Amino acid sequence: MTKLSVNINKIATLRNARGGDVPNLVQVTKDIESFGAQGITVHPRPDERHIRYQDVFDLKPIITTEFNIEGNPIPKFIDLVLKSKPDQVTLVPDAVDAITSNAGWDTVKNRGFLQEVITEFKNNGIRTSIFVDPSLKMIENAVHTGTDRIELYTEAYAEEFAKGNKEAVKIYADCAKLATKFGIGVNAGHDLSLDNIQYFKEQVPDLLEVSIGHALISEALYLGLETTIKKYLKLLQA
Ligand SMILES: CC(=O)[C@@H](O)[C@H](O)COP(=O)(O)O
Ligand SMILES: NCC(=O)COP(=O)(O)O
Repeated sequence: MTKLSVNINKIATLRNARGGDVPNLVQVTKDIESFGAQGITVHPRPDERHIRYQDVFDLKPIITTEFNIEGNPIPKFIDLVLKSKPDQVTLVPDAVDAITSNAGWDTVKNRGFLQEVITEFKNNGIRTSIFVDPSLKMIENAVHTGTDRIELYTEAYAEEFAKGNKEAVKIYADCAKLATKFGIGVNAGHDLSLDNIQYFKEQVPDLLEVSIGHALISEALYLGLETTIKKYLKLLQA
């Protein structure tokens, strides 16, 4: 089974637009779980433009599914994760001023750094995942970091799928097979949507979890949050 982790960054963006507490992030999170989502993802960025560091502490006690925190492991982020102890931390190498995540880790160049950070999180009982481009070389070298999982960066797949190029999924399937062979679990995320998720799920073996935010919240504007989540769950079954 592939778990659906809903990324709630965009709910926080909406809340922050007026500076108040509407929509209430904790209530929306509870509702998302009650609609069947099997996880909640947040990606606090250094400028706190959507998820604030305080949100992480407010959410932690009410999340009953899997809590996944994503981000670049700068000291402030490491501290946040160690204090809040989510189920999973996903390390993403994004620049401070990035509009959104736009690259995976170079697991060759950052091997030592990743090893160090991953060891610390694992020693604290937190499952680790690293965001990687669909590259066999990056997966091969991810093994040396000691990570429990990888998250395949799916923007390129989403872009190609929209143009009708279904072949683009092949490298993701190959990367997933290689990771599984090395005993690394496979997650995926970025720009996944109701249009492209089913084919990805069908083609990529042993997909443990997808985290989806931007498209899911956009689709919910038309379908409603409950219907949207249930549609994803149906497509991710089997
Ligand atoms: C790692 C990843 O692909 C997503 O978490 C993405 O970074 C979402 O972040 P934003 O909501 O800030 O675009
Ligand atoms: N890890 C990917 C994620 O959490 C959501 O990315 P997106 O669906 O907002 O592109």
